[in-house]
Order: sequence, then structure tokens, then C-alpha cells
Amino acid sequence: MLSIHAIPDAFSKSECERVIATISNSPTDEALLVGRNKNHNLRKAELVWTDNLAGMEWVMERLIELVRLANRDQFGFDLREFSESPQVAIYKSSESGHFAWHSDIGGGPVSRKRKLTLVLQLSGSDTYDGGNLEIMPGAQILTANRTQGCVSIFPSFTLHQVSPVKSGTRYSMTVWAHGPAFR
Ligand SMILES: O=C(O)CCC(=O)C(=O)O
Ligand SMILES: [Fe+2]
Repeated sequence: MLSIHAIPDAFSKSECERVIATISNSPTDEALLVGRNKNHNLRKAELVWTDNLAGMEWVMERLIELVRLANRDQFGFDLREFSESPQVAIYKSSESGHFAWHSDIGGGPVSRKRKLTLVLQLSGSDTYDGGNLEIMPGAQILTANRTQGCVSIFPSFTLHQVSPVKSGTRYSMTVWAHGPAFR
């Protein structure tokens, strides 16, 4: 079934903390492209694009391998490349961080080619309340595993949301795999 593919122990706690530290220690100048979404009703989060961020290569290598295995074992999509920078999102309770229901397939030349979405839970599950990644592959809503280091992979056309963070801060990392149109 084309649902969520979960890998609970994809990264260790200390590896997740290392990623958060790498993000946090980076200069937050324009070159790093720390973005803020314009439509806060849809999404409230700070974004760090990790493409050119030193110290993230090993993370990307592992994520690419996890996508390859998930696609081989579960999805069987025609995937060709990772055409976009991965992003780390920071959802703060002080700002009611959230991301309303959406699909990741957009209308742009690159976002229309998204086929698989990977989300890595970087924060310890007891360090924040709310902030659940919820996925709707069919009539029912599934809540993604909150375990720190868990990777969830699902088709990018699947509706999903991040419910508002009620306390603490949630860090997650998102990567998309791209390929030719579905047919
Ligand atoms: O932060 C998450 O868990 C999901 C992020 C997301 O849906 C996205 O970046 O498109
Ligand atoms: Fe998304």
C-alpha cells in the first residue's frame, strides 16, 4: 500500500542533536537562505536550506540511501534525482509554529516533479507538545512516529500537516526525491 514508510531508528539521538547544532551554529546571513514563509495561515516556521551547509554531507548520504531502499521495497516510483535543497524547519511554540494541510506537489518546474517526501524527526519527542506530522493517505489520518531520529517517507501527493506546536520547539528535516510525471 502506498502509505507511510517509517524507519524508526534511522538516526541516533546524538546524531540528531549534531544536526541541530550544525544548523544552529551556522551563520544566519542571507547566503544561508534562512527563509520565512509569507502566508502564516498556511505555515509558520523558520527554514534553513542545507544545500551549502558544511557538515551536512553525511546526513544527506544516509537520507538518499533510505529513500533508495524505501523506493525499492515499497513505492517503486521512477525516481531520477534530488533536485532541491533539503530544508530544516524550526517550529516554535512562541510563534504557534505549524504547517496546514497540503500536498508537496507544486506548480513550479521543480516542485511539480516531487514524488517522494522524506521527513526526519530531529527533536526529542518529549521536548515539545503538539507539532504532530499527520498524513492522510486515505480516509484516515495517520500520525507519524514522533521518535527522535525516525524517518517517515510518503508519496509527495499525499495530504499532510504539522499541527501547531503548543510548547517547546520542533526541528524537522525535509528532503524530496524527483522524477518524471506519474502516468
Ligand atoms: O515538518 C514536517 O514534519 C513536514 C514538513 C513539510 O510538510 C514540508 O516541508 O513540506
Ligand atoms: Fe509537506
